Amino acid sequence: MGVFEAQVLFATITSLIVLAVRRALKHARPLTPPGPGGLPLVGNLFDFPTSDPCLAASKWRKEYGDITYLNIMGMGIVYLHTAEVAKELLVKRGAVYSDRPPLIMATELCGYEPGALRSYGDRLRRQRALMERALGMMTIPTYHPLLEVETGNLLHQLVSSPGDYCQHITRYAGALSLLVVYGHRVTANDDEMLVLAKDCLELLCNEVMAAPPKGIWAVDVFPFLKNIPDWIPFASFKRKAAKWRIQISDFYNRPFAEVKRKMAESIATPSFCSILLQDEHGSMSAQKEYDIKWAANTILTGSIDTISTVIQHLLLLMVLYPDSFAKAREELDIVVKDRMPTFADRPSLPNSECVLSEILRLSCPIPLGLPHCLREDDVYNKYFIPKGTVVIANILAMTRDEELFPDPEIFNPERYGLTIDEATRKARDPRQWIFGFGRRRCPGIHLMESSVWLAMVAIIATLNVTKAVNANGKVVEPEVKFENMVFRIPNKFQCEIKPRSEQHAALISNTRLNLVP
Ligand code: HEM
Repeated sequence: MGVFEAQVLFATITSLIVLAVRRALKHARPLTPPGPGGLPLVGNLFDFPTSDPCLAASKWRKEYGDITYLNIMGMGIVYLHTAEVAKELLVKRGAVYSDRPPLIMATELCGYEPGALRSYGDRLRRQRALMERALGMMTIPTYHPLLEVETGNLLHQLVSSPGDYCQHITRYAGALSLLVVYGHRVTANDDEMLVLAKDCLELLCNEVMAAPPKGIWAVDVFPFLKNIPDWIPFASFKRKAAKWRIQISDFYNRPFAEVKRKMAESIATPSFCSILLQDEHGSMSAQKEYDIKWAANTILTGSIDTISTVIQHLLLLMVLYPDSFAKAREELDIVVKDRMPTFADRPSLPNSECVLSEILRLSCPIPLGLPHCLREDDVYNKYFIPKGTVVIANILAMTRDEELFPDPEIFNPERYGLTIDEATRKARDPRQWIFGFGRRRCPGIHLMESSVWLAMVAIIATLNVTKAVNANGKVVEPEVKFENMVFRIPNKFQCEIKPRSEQHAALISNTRLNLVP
């Protein structure tokens, strides 16, 4: 038999086997939710795009309805595209749907073990209780003075070097959490702890835990692979993990060690870590220290890119929709006149609430949430969802629901305006989706509400953010791109940032001088 005939025979036999196995599986397996049919063995591996995971999710929603099932090499992945299904499964059936998938690459191989990646159990409950102490609604007012200082710094920096606005915003978000969590004061954009956190977050979001398929490592699907020797050619993931482990260890150990050193020298600024460490009066158990260290790192990780995403969207939307900010600005001019807005002004600024809600909706900082995982088999409607299935809430789709939000991609704060009835306004509140669902819902909501609100009203009150004009006097349209695989943070776009007037410029520099401790 010639080579060609042998190949044809081989291909025919293989196809027959595949068909037979598929048919057998189809009859043997209970009905899973609808989704694209995959290839043998690899399943839907090639259905996932390598960039913009939200695009694929939105296509599946159109094709398969409220819920989509895919599998990668046998591991089930379910997308929930509507708030109704997400509430039914993630909230009402929270006892089954609140685990995280076991990310062996991230946790065991790279040594990254924050609360946000933990299964739902005692350790997570302990860490969430600690976070509640730092982030609960009653604690947030103690951070108001700090938020005012950092907002003053942010305005000053935006005016001093507007071209570096992305760095200034990252610094603002990072400085807040480094001070709240570790008592570490950031005084420059290249602050050592800030750079450490920023670089590590980039590594985690775009490599170690990127959205599928990039962030699903073979070892996550076939855990026995963690034991193969590092040197064999196929084990490049182990060599990468060994390198990343060092950077990740610095990320959670260094700021914590710094607090302990400062406490030993009695020079620590009060912070989440120092207060909890002090509570133990020197008799700290290893478990308690572990919990504090990881709860601290989880807060830092959770806050930087989310807060940055919202503030970068604010600038983008000011550029694209200047008229939609007019009402909020007029109201600010009347209420705060020639000073900076403060938290005491908030009840008198209803139009700024409409703007904030619409920015939160459009920015949708974590568009596919964080993955949940099923602890037991479950049945939803007629569909079987096996234990261990990864569940992804398509939050972006919920914030773009055309029935609730006509022209959903348009920025329109009037959706929440004073003429809208209370029930509709409530139904449209993006906070019910963008922070996730059930027992894993984001614990940082109150810090976000205060920090983003203050930064937003201070920016609207004092700055003009407009389209850039090039050397030929031509207006440059901002190029809007999203490349981060977890956060919907816009890539840097061109814009002009200037104080609204000489008086506003003076207000910004005076505020900063008065506030800097
Ligand atoms: C606009 C800002 C923010 C948004 C949109 C946001 C969104 C989310 C989402 C979608 C989740 C996943 C929830 C789930 O699994 O169902 C989450 C988890 C989390 N967020 Fe946020 N977040 C924001 C700000 C913050 C801030 C400021 C902090 C800390 C100060 C924070 C800390 C956390 C933590 C610790 C978790 C993990 C909770 C767990 O796994 O149990 N977030 N967040």
